[in-house]
Amino acid sequence: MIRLHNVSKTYRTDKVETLALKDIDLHIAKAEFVSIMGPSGCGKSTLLNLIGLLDVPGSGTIAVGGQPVASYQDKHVAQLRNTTFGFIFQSFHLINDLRVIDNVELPLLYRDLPAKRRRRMAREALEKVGLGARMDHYPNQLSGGQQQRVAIARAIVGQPQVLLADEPTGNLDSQMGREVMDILLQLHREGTTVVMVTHNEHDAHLASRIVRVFDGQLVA
Ligand SMILES: Nc1ncnc2c1ncn2[C@@H]1O[C@H](COP(=O)(O)OP(=O)(O)OP(=O)(O)O)[C@@H](O)[C@H]1O
Repeated sequence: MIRLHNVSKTYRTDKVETLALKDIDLHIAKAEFVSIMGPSGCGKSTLLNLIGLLDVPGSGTIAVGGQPVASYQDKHVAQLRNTTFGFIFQSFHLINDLRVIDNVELPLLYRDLPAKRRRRMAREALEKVGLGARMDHYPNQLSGGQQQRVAIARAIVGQPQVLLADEPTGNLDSQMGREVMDILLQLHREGTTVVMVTHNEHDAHLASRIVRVFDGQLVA
């Protein structure tokens, strides 16, 4: 489904060059649940951003569904990203001035869908994460765990094949973290491919495979 071949990434600022990833070979199969682990600064978020086409490698190739991403025009990369991936972040990234339902509907605004259909899809995504009764609340009226569930609803509303989660339980206590992991596991059981960066060994072992990164390289 997603294949990285010989991928390296260097960040350059005026004075400093950081080799964030070096010669990464990684295949993520359809319907896998992969955890990415490793010490702070080893390149996990960089790897997740490359997998999700949020960034481009310095060298090497990334292919989605067998097609090298570099062969697409920019607008088609954006389209591929929006239809293939849903993103979840440690700090939720919800818009506090928008109601929960409007936050969830946001990714659909870029698609040519009737308003009623968009609203129905957003409602169904919220029901799926157990927040059907909270649609008209604002994010800051919800607990951290509930806010992350809204973020998951926003990530799945466009029915992506792949869910990318960057430390999704990092800001949550253990009970709320468990609720979020239960939802990710349920989505995986239903056929969604999940790639999750985590520092939590327990969460990582809920996945079908753990990929370990050290100093920008994969370790066996
Ligand atoms: N935009 C950037 N500009 C310059 N350097 C960067 C940038 N983003 C990341 N880096 C550097 O690249 C390396 C890898 O960073 P990355 O965020 O991928 O690590 P990480 O494993 O996700 O870390 P953490 O667990 O602390 O979130 C680090 O040395 C970081 O300082």
